Amino acid sequence: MARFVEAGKKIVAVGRNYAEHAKELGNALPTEPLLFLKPTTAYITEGQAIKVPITCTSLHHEVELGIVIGEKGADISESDAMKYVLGYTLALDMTDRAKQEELKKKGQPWSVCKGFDTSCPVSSFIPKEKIPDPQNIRLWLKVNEEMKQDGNTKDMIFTIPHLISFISSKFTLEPGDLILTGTPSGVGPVQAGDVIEAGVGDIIKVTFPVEKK
Ligand SMILES: O=C(O)/C=C/C(=O)CC(=O)C(=O)O
Ligand SMILES: [Mg+2]
Repeated sequence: MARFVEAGKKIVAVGRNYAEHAKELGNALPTEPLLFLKPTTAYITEGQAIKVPITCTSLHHEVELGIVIGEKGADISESDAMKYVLGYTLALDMTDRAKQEELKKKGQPWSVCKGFDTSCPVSSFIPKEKIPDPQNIRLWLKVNEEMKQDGNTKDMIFTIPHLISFISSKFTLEPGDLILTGTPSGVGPVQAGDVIEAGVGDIIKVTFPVEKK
């Protein structure tokens, strides 16, 4: 199991960080990073299954580059930000989209649509040196062998150093924390019986089955 999962520190996720994805869900582009948190009980690793929450009517996949933090820091400058990165992971930000729509309409927080058990499948740890330019790497995701998401981290609205700096001005970052950097376009539904495959370039690939809870 990946060290950062065992460390069990916080998961900070960024939303609407790719213009095409913000547009596909009918959202305005953010003027500053939109943050939400997932509990560490959301983690699963390969060999485990994504479980559709009992009341969920539209479970969506979102493939994302995850940043694993290596050092404690608060109020980190953009110029120092990459020193705090230990490495990366491929993460899925599984989302109960129907519930999210309902919560958005009521102006309520996203914890239950984003933080349910198994909502954060991750790959094994990717050492920093394996991704020399994290701001230009392909992210892809297939459902039942059909390509659904095929994006590149160069299209992030807020760069990785900006995200680390912004997040650390709100929450002290600690070793083992994970930042989900947002998803490119192409999100869509999965159901029990489907198989998700996803990858970061040709560096890592993961497979997760989707099952009834
Ligand atoms: O505002 C919405 O309708 C949906 C936003 C998200 O789910 C944000 C993300 O998690 C993302 O962009 O990765
Ligand atoms: Mg997301």
